[in-house]
Amino acid sequence: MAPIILDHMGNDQNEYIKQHVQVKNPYLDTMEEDILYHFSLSTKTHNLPEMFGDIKFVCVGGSANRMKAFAQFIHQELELPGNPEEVRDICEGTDRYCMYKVGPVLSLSHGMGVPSISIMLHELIKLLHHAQCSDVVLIRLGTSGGVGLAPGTVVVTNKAVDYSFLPQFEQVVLGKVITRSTELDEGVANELLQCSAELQSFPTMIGNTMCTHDFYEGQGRLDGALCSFSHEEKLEYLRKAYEAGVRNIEMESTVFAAMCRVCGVKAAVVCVALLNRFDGDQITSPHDVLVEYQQRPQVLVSHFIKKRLGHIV
Ligand SMILES: O=P(O)(O)O[C@H]1O[C@H](CO)[C@@H](O)[C@H]1O
Ligand SMILES: O=c1cc[nH]c(=O)[nH]1
Repeated sequence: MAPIILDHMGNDQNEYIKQHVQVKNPYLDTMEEDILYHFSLSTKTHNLPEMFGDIKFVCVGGSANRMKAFAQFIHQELELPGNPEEVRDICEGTDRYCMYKVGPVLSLSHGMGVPSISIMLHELIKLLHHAQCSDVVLIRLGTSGGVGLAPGTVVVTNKAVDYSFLPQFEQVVLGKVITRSTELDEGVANELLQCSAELQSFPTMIGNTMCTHDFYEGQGRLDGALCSFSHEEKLEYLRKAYEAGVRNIEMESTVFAAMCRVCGVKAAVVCVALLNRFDGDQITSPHDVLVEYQQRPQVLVSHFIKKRLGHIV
């Protein structure tokens, strides 16, 4: 939570220290129009402050259907007027990403992997900046492979780490590697853990999340089209990851954490583990079980949003 700052009259000044979304690009100010190409939105054709200025929570996840379902779910949870079934895809002019606005909540898909979420985040952060949004919390709701966890466990990320278990994201810019820190907001992570304690619906823990650039060999799977290592080597890598505090593996958290951090946006990653990678590689749970697992991060984040909005005390 933000510290309480009092002025010389003893009044709470928090109202005046809003945290705006910062873009870190001096060229943006010089542009007459900014076309958010993959959203099919633009600063000239859309009134972004009017459309998005009241956004306080942005929830993102890989799948378009999941993020539509989350928009409908949060519509019901916040008891907003209108039919949740009729939420409209703001990005319907493109099929790259989908985007739904439900009161102060924006729900967006980002596709799979670092390049896909990174493009989405550039345009999302610019959108939030152009819309003059403040005090926004950005949360990734995802699925993952558990490392030493029972399937269905929800992991709130402590540190997003790379393949060598370091909390960093490497980006190649003009042929050189730039390294950015991937620290997430500790306060938001603790609030989310507190929400799970209140819900008491499914196991939740805080742990490190390893982000890879591939689902198969990159995550040490033996079931891809290619496999260049042994079963024992796979287990040794997973054991090392576990010792480094890694509790789940997915494919977006490092760039997500790095970009949010640079732009002054508080961020969290909440992913359910679909399987325990020490037990296998294939995702064998029945469809209805997987659907329920995917809802767990949504239930947790909905509780968080309702608490922040004062719907739950
Ligand atoms: O469940 P989502 O959000 O798609 O995320 C996870 O699932 C995908 C792989 O199946 C990767 O994108 C990984 O990060
Ligand atoms: O094992 C898994 C499951 C979901 N997503 C991943 O990236 N890995």
